[in-house]
Amino acid sequence: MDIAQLERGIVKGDRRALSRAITLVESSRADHRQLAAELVEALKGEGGVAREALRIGLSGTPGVGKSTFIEAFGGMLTAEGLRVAVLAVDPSSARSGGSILGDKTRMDRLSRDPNAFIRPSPSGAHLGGVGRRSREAVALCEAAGFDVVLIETVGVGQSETVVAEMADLFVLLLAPAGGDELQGVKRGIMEIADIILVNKADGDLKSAASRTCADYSGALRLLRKRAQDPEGFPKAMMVSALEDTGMQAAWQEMRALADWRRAHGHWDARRAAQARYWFGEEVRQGLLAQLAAPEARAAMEELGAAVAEGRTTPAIAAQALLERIGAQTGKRG
Ligand SMILES: Nc1nc2c(ncn2[C@@H]2O[C@H](COP(=O)(O)OP(=O)(O)OP(=O)(O)O)[C@@H](O)[C@H]2O)c(=O)[nH]1
Repeated sequence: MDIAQLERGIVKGDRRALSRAITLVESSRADHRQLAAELVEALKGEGGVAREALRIGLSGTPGVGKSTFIEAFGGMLTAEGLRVAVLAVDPSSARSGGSILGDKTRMDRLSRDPNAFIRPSPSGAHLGGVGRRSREAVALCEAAGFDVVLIETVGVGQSETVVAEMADLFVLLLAPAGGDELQGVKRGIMEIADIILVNKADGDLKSAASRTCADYSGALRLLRKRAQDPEGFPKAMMVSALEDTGMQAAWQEMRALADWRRAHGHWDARRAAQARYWFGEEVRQGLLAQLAAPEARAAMEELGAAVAEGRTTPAIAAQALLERIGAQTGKRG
């Protein structure tokens, strides 16, 4: 594998090089991980200046219309001459052979658009692994000169938090609710959302969408004001991905928010905090990997038995284990 060649290809915008590089960062082989880390490092700040895309996290429960939305929204952006990458983060990998976007026919037009690049979720990994790989894939797309990187995740479990840690903006897609209930959207997700888009605001669903939008606007007003938000944010809006309405308005709000954050220092601060988060995550993943090594597993077994038989205590045994695998314990640190 020639890293320098891959690097040149990516910077030139060669899609095949980008695809191959993403495959490399998705690999869990130790030698691949090393090469991937080198590649991402090499691409960081080509010529001293890092290319920067607008990274938009997009979440929504199955059936809310994510694919339809991305098709309409992404198509609008490419029609404006922007280059758009779509990545998925799906730790459960339960659907369509292990990836949200595996079935590309769901984004038929966009997948054939020369200004768009669609990449399914890496399959068969736990959330920690998927998060890291996706973050590196985002960095590769940025280096390849995409203007917008959409990071899609299905609205279950913890994946929103992971996506929020790699996105500049977070958009939550909702469907019109039947009654006045707030669809059981967890408070934590409301708190990371910058823009809520109530989709399917068309036909018979229009008035329900309008009520849902008003409910969420009210709920968002009750949330604590965040320093990184200008007046009026976070906000709820209506769109119809099917009828392709509200897309321009949604894009305008996203850009307004991004511009404001750039102008007020929040953009850089957020990216810096995210870099710090991923550093911590790498350390945690590295320690977990050490625990999975055969010697560590054997020590775990041995010390576990000693604890079970009452020959030592859990705390003392844990210290002994950490010392054996060379991790810094509080005592030595
Ligand atoms: N009326 C209406 N239907 C929509 C709209 N957007 C999507 N749908 C329909 O909702 C269904 C689900 O849309 P998808 O785009 O596949 O939804 P998804 O969120 O990607 O679904 P998952 O793959 O299950 O996560 C399809 O039947 C769409 O045609 C919309 O704006 N209005």
